[in-house]
Amino acid sequence: MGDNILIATPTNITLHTADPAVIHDIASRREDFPKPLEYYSILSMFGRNIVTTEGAVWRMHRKVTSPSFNEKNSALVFRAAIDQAQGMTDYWLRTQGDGSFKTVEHDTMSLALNIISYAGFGLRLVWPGQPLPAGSDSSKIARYASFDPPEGHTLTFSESIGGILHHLLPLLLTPKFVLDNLPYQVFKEAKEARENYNLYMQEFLQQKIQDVRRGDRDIGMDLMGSLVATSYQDKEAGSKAGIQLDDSEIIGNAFIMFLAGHETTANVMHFTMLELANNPAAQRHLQQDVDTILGRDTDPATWNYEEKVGAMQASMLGAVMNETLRVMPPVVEVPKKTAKEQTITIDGVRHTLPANTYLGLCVTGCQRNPRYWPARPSKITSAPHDLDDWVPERWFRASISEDEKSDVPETEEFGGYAGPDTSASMFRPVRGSYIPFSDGPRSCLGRRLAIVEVLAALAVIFQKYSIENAVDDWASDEEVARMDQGQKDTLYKKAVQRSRDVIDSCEARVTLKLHNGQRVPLRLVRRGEERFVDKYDL
Ligand code: HEM
Repeated sequence: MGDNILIATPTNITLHTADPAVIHDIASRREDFPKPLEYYSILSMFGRNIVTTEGAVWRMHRKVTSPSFNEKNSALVFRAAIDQAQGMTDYWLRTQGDGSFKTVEHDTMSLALNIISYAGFGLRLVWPGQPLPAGSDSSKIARYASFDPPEGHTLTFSESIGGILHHLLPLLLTPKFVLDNLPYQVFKEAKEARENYNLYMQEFLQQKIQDVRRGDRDIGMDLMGSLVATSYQDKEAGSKAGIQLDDSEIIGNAFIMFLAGHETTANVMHFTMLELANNPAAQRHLQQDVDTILGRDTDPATWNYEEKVGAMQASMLGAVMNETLRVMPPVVEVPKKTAKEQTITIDGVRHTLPANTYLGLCVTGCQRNPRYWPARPSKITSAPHDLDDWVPERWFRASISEDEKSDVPETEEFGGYAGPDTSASMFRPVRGSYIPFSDGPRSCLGRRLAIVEVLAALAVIFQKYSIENAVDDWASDEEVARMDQGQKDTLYKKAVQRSRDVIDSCEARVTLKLHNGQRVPLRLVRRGEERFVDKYDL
């Protein structure tokens, strides 16, 4: 039907676009095409924030939060991701025994939550069985890292955030009075998560106000500290010109940073691991690159962010991350609207959009658009192109045109990381055709953190281990041990097909992920002890 689809109904008009030029134009004209804030009400649950505001209010939120998103803090995220990925692999080895684990989605969520909690808020969360790092602030650990709810709470901090994410839709769609009073289990859980999280955040805010008054700063980004400092110092100095967020806006921004910095990044790690298990050749290529760039026997604690991150991003580590963001972007459509009549140009022809037209920038559509992405016939299906398949090797193909490729994002004046999202030495997509982090001034503030986090976590996991699909549902370890290569290949193909079917069932509910208890069982094996991915190939 083409790259631009206009749906006109008696009540509204919506333009869905997978056209890179149109996407880039709309995303760049922030004031002409604001966000439809009514779509974002769920994200204001705890207070207005950087994601759910527009105009001058948004600028104020962006101004307070963006200074923390700098390269010094990216280095801190790199360290935290290494530490946490080691905690996660140790945890998998302990819990899987000789079998498999089915918790990769849950565990990548914990991994991402632990990283943003530490780098963003100074809260050091650990894996069951992982020792607390020396010098951790014990009072904070007790409240936020505890595996049992602390006094005054019925859920742990992780459970309360997890509960909110899990019940986002009931929390959005059900009026508070109904949700709080009807005896359904799902409502009870949603209410419990909301109340616990709110209480944690109120306590955290009060603690931060005291810290700021004493002049204490937390490690790294200290997002809550920065929000409190700008607001309270201004308030106390009686400044009228300064930035004044109220308490609910401070808590609202903290919520958004936990949410945005958590589920999106976790989904990318989750799907990347599933795809690496399905694509043994890519997994082996990735491990070779890790060996070359970081060394097979080095201690990840010694990896230096500034020295290594560029090469990591230009290697198969960067390619697998980019490819997951292309085929399985956590945010599948970025909504915008016209506040008043606007003109756009499609293939050289000008068109007028009336006021209140809704616009959907189709992330999946433009990222799989054969007009803008070089493609080869699919090896997996009978499709003439491989753009629906996860093929990380495409990031090593030549760019379409030097003139058209995307440049650095145009976000400098709004703070945050100003470099490109993909390595300059790789395939550079046409501007507007690769927008997992959106585009223009309202693009993702945390994209550099997300990229660094995924690169570091994958490097830690695949330096020492391989990930295979579990085959326990069809054959025992003894039976596999007796199989020849042909039988093993047939068995593994079955497991890959199951994984692909499960991945295909993913749905976008806030972010794109598996639902309804769907999961793919995996097995973590030490390198050299693989049963399938060392030989098997497509
Ligand atoms: C792979 C991971 C991530 C993806 C795919 C992603 C994607 C996006 C997208 C598509 C938007 C625009 C949303 C819209 O217009 O409705 C956005 C905005 C945002 N993201 Fe991310 N994000 C990721 C990670 C993060 C992280 C780690 C953080 C922070 C710790 C973060 C913080 C934000 C913020 C604050 C905004 C709002 C920016 C503004 O409106 O000024 N994101 N992100």
